[in-house]
Amino acid sequence: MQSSQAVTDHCNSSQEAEPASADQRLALALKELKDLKAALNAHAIVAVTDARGVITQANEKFCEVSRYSRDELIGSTHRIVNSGTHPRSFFLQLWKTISSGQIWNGEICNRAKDGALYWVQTTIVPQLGPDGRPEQYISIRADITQRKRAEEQALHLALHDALTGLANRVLLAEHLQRTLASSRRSRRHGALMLLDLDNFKDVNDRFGHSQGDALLCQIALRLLACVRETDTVARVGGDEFVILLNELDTDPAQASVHAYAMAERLRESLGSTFDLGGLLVPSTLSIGLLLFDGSSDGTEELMKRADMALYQAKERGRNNVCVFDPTLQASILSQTGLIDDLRQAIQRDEFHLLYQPVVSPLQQPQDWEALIRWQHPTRGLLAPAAFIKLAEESGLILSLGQWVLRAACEQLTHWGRVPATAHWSVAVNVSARQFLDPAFAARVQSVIEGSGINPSLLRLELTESMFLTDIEKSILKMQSLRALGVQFALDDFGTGYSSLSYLKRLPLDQLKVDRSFVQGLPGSREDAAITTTILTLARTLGLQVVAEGVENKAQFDFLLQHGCSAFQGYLFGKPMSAQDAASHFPPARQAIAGSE
Ligand SMILES: Nc1nc2c(ncn2[C@@H]2O[C@@H]3COP(=O)(O)O[C@H]4[C@@H](O)[C@H](n5cnc6c(=O)[nH]c(N)nc65)O[C@@H]4COP(=O)(O)O[C@H]3[C@H]2O)c(=O)[nH]1
Repeated sequence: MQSSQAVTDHCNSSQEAEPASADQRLALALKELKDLKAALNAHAIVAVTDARGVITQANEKFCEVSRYSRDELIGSTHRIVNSGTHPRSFFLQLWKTISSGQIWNGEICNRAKDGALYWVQTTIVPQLGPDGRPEQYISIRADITQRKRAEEQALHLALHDALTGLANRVLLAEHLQRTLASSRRSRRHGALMLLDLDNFKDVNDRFGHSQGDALLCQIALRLLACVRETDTVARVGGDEFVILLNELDTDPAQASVHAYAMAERLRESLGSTFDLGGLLVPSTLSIGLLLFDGSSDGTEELMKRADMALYQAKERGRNNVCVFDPTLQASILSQTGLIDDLRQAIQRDEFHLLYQPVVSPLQQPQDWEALIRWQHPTRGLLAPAAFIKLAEESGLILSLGQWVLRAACEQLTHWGRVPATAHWSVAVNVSARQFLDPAFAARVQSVIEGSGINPSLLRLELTESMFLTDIEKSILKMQSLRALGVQFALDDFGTGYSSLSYLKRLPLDQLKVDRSFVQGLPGSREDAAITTTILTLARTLGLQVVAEGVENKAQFDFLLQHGCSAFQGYLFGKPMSAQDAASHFPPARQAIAGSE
């Protein structure tokens, strides 16, 4: 509620504010107008033009923003600041509005005397004469250049990759749509290329993400240098780039020649090493190439097909270009079918393990490597090469790997019941996806506990690439299992980074020399040097060495001579069933092996 005193005060002040005479009222009104004008001038660009658009008044702000002097502005029309950004129809519409006596509102991009562009939010108010026709126009403009820049930046960010500045997936889809439409009109073919760096993950893992980013930026520049300005280069994923070539040729054969030549140029351009602040990094590229014309299916289908071609290129090994063709589609679809089959195969009990002996210098088995096989209902017996990669990519390796562990531990339990085989241990291959799973150690432990085996008879085979992501975590994981007694082997040694720094830190028991080095023994000087170096290194680190893929006596003799203590290969036995394992090495010999 208002108090009586407050009401009295209000009345008094109202009486004081009321000017005594008309002169005073006029003076007050003029002062208010002056203040308003000053405020307007401080904030806005104000100009007055005559009915023809010739500037008759220009305020200080207009001069300041346009960088023209008042003398230069007065007598000119607004064409003096025309930036050429807007089409003629834009100004025709503007004039149509104001000359009919209506107010026009809108955003205009102008050019200052020094060439810089500036944006103004503009209101043009016609002042009508006694005949109702405009006599002059007052335009009030607010400088919105900063807002416009922010908007442009936001738009740019929404359509471009923040790291490289290349088009992103959204802009690529837009360009692809446009290219398809123009191809429909011109009948010229276009080409879509999906590019994937073969070794990007390694660069990131070995040298860190900032170097990985630097590599991506350099790659973006090289790609841009290869294409025409009208083509599109986009980055659509970590190390995935897309190139869209348009208006190639009406003749499909000619168009594919152009596209293929471009793919080769890209491969060549990326083939030379990248200099990352003194660090010389090589890089190779796999390319999936697809030719299309206006009659082709939608953008999504095109991307899918180019992706299939890329998949095929990567399958063929590094540094390949693969052109999409419909048979490829069939083969990929059959792979997809295989994934579906893989999903059901565990429940249908279609997998089994074979065991390959790892023998001592006296050729007695001391250890068995479990190797998986899939008895596919229609495709027959499949080796791991046909499905392990698919299982990894689809994530099914987690349940498959668990099955392998369980089956291998069951086998250990069987062998443990027979004295002659009770000392046999089993090595199980672990895939990267399995090992990197946070629950890996717990999963292994639960299988060991469930089967009741002696954990020191279980050896897990890991590969070098697994330690590139986070060595500290890997060590902890291995240590927790090693505390139970589980052993670890490093498989395919020599084919990865073979970094001594991590080799020293990992809790390993065994190194397995990759088959590719053993193959060349004893003839190849290089292979001999690598193998003997690994043997010496392992001895220094207190690790056992297993030579893989020993196929003949000369290889065996060489390895034996150089101090190798364990051997695996067809010379001693191919992968075989558990029953065959026991009969292949009958108890009498096993007893000798046990007494070694
Ligand atoms: N030419 C030749 N080959 C020999 C010789 N000795 C052994 N091999 C083959 O070399 C592979 C050795 O296994 P790996 O290097 O661990 O390589 C394995 C391993 O990386 C993977 N793998 C096998 N079983 C499993 C599994 O249960 N889980 C996972 N994650 N991977 C597995 O599949 C790869 C291939 O297995 P397999 O086809 O069984 O092929 C086996 C074996 O049959 C030889 O003297 N000459």
